[in-house]
Amino acid sequence: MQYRLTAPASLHASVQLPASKSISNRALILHALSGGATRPENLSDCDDTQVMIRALDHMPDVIDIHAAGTAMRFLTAYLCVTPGTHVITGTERMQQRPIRILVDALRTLGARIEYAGNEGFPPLRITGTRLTGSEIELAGNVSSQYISALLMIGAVLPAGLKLQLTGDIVSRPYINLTLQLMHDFGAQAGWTSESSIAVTPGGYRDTPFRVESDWSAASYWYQMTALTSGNAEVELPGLRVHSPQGDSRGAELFARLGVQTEFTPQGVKLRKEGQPAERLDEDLVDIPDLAQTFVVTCCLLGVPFRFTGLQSLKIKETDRICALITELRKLGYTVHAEQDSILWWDGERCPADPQPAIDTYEDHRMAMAFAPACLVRPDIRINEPQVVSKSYPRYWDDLRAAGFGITTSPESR
Ligand SMILES: O=C(O)C1=C[C@@H](OP(=O)(O)O)[C@@H](O)[C@H](O)C1
Ligand SMILES: C=C(OP(=O)(O)O)C(=O)O
Repeated sequence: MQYRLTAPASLHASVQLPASKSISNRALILHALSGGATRPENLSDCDDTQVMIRALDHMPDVIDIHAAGTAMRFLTAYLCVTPGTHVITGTERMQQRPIRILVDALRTLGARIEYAGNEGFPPLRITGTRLTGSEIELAGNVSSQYISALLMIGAVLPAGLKLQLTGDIVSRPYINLTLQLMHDFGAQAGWTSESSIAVTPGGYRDTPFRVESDWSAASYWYQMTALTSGNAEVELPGLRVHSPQGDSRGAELFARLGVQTEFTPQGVKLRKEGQPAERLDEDLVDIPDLAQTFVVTCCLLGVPFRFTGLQSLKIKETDRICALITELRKLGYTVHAEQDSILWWDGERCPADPQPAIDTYEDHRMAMAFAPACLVRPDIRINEPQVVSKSYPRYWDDLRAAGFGITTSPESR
């Protein structure tokens, strides 16, 4: 399928964003480990959370988590402490996303895990057992999801857990989000140094919990506000000012691109105000999911940039470094990569496709970050637009309600 997009002349919208998938998927694991009856409220309706709910509710012999990185990593640890034998698998891409660091760490604790396909990658065959280990060292520079997965089971291990992280830690706010939720569910855990974390044994308590709106999803509305040439005012109820979500930092970066955030009792209000900065140089290691939003926005605003800390982008839903460079070329922007962890643009242009059709590579964020480009460049097409359901199933409905024209083109390319 392919969508053809047209933009409204000005942007006035109030959008109920999806609930955070990162918080939903943590709350579901912690709820399951608490053994309680009070299910978390306002869980996301996105694919990544739905696969988690199905797995935990039914615990089939073969658990298919499709494309959900959090579900793969969090359930792998969860199954190690849960009675029974299960195979956990996912999409073809998921079977290329590395998991050895987590498997090695769990095996050190005493877990029974075998690779059911290729060494180092899902699918995995896991038999739950009593884990007696309590201290491990693991790399912190590949994916924070391995660390979050270990921390969450740490509180139900007989001796708790001590983690020593090596290398430069990526996605640290997601580790802090895990610690915050563990605390909300009654556990004690925290940093003991810049690179070590301790979890006290004692388990979780049954806790009423409500999931807040998703700051990563909010970034596309910031982007639309920044790119509108007319007036723009967007309300996003349900976002919290002091959010534990690291991606709330997007608000501060967008202020430098001419979008002001007003925090209200209901959520936030965005307004286009002031001029974008002359250039943007930023380390995005704490907010990798916003990389696509900022790279596309800066190109379309004509703001040169250098974004570092992108080393985790190659192992996400697609190789996001390659995907960004390839698709921005179709819009006439020549973006460069360095050392697989930096993207930079000095304003260089190339001939654009006359009717650019953006490929999405089974990556929701490629579709969501490129759609706002229609505000600057009419006649953008998005291939396989349904990918957005991974984190934001109503994305296109929300765009329609905000005045965007979305028609289905018969051709797929
Ligand atoms: O823990 C989480 O909820 C997430 C952690 C991040 O992954 P990495 O730690 O692999 O960078 C992020 O990209 C992902 O969308 C969600
Ligand atoms: C990287 C992402 O998800 P995950 O790693 O959980 O599949 C994302 O949502 O951008």
